[in-house]
Amino acid sequence: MERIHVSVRARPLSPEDAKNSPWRISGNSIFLPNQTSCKFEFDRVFEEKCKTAEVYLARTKDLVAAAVRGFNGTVFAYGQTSSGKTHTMRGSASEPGVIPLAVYDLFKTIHEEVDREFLLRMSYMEIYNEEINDLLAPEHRKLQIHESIERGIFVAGLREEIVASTEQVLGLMEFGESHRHIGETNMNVYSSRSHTIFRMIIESREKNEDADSDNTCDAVRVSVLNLVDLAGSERAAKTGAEGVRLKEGSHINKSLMTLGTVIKKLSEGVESQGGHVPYRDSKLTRILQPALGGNANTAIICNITLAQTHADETKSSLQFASRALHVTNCVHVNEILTDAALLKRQKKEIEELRAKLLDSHSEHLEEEILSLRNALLKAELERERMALELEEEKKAQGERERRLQEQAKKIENLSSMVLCSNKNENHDIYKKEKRRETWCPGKLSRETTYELNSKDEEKSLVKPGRVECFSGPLLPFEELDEAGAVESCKEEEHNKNDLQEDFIFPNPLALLHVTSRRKLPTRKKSLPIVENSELEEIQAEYEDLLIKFETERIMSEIQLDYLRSRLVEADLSQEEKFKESFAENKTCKAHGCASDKLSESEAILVIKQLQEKITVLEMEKSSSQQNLDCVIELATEQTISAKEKYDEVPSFNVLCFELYLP
Ligand SMILES: Nc1ncnc2c1ncn2[C@@H]1O[C@H](COP(=O)(O)OP(=O)(O)OP(=O)(O)O)[C@@H](O)[C@H]1O
Repeated sequence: MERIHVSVRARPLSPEDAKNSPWRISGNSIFLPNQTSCKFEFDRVFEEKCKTAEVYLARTKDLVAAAVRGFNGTVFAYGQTSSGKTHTMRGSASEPGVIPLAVYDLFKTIHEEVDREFLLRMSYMEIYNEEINDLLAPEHRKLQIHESIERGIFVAGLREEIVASTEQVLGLMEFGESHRHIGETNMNVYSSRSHTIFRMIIESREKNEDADSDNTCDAVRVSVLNLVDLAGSERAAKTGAEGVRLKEGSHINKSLMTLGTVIKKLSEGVESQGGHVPYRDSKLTRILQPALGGNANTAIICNITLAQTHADETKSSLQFASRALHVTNCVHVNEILTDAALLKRQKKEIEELRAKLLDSHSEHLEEEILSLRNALLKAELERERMALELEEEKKAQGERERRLQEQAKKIENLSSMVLCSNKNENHDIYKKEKRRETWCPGKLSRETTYELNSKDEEKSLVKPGRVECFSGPLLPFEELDEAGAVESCKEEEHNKNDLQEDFIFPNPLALLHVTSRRKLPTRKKSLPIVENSELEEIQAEYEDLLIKFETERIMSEIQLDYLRSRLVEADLSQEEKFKESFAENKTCKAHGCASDKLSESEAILVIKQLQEKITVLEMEKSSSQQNLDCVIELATEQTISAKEKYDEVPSFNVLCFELYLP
């Protein structure tokens, strides 16, 4: 970004005007001493005595040099009429202006550029009453402005003379000046009535002695150097313009006002904010568009007069110049590529991009490797952390298992002590006299039942397995073997089925339930952890067992009573049937009933059959009695054992609780 360079040049004053001048110049600032707010700062301020060469050197010389290198450049003089614009830009024979100085410098610089070859063209045009006239071809009038991608903004039909020397240029310039509109006003005898644009088009390319060399570039740089002498703003009252001059002055003022608006907009940053800049409102601003906020180095020379009578116009010119200080341009080299140059350029760019790509790719790979290494390091750290945690967990688990084993062992020892004691006591209990008499509240007395059983035992051919099953010492229910329990259950089931052929028990499942208790797991042995809550559970379980045993005992007694009653009923029934049959036979014999064919031998046969039935019933009764006795005995034994164990539980609980105390 390049800011517009603004300098101020004050024209010489007459001694009388110098005395009355309200303006003061100090360094690069100019101000009105009696108005503190009216002070302007510029890049340069040239006082009356300064020569044009000094003005040229201040900035224009650099622009010319840049134009040779391919940068566009524009210098224009701005100011009210008779302020010295033409004097500054064109000059005179005794004091050449900026344009001849630039032309001279341009050719000088070109000749110094030994590595490049140049092609220079010049054009000269004026904007008169908003019409573009070609000063090098006076017949070319009212030219139009066009715009294209290749050429940008250009004036169609404008003659561009190829020039090769300063003299040639200056000669053409003289020719153009001869066709420029100049008029006499009250303020200037030779007043410019049009804006003139002197243009140098500079094309150059590298000198190419070896056409096949890849190191050479056929790119053509094209730059435009505009040196503009604007018409001066004027007030008709002062210039005394009438008729044509008044019309010229109107167009001049209108276009200068548009230029002022464009500069104002640009200085406010309207263009960068996407706002509208009215370049098209005048031919001048349209042609100078690249120089105003575009691709050009631009310098403004603001010509002023310090005379008291033109203080307002001077103030207005300084305000315009001050705004221009805030306008920036974007400058770059303009190059045109031929096909060959384009191919070479593209080849070169491809090589450069390939090199960059390789660099960036290698950088990318290095970054990727670095990130992967970091990720690997993180993963290893995480793995080590997890391994440590696992090791600690294993240790803790081992410690827990060890403690559990110790506690289980202690509990088992205590439990076995308790159970051994039960075993011994159970064994003693088995050896004691049977307590069935206390369990028989039914209709039959124990003696009666015992007598029946003892009689039946002698006659009975049926030997239920239950008798063999309970022939050994009765084990505590916790230690009963499951296989033995299953076998016993099967035998018991078999015997029960035999019994049930003729008898219907009130609740056969009650017996099975009693034997099923043997299937309970040995809780003490499998108990891994004994806690207070589990001790409470053991107590509750013992209580449940007591209740169940008590229930089963009551059920057994009920069944026993029921069977006894059935036996008695069966005995009575048999006796009655025998009596009835005997009576019937006797009656038949006494009445001599011819129809009755029963003989005495048949009666005996019936009696025998009945007796056999009685025998079978008695056997079955005996078997049932034995079975029930076994059940009762088992229930009794287990109830006693459970009670004893339950009595042992408090002390056992205390022992277990003490195991958990640290
Ligand atoms: N710095 C200067 N030194 C000597 N003479 C000057 C200087 N500036 C201007 N003049 C003289 O002042 C007169 C008017 O100058 P000039 O024509 O350049 O004004 P201008 O701004 O171009 O006016 P216009 O806008 O009407 O064309 C000329 O005679 C010129 O020689």
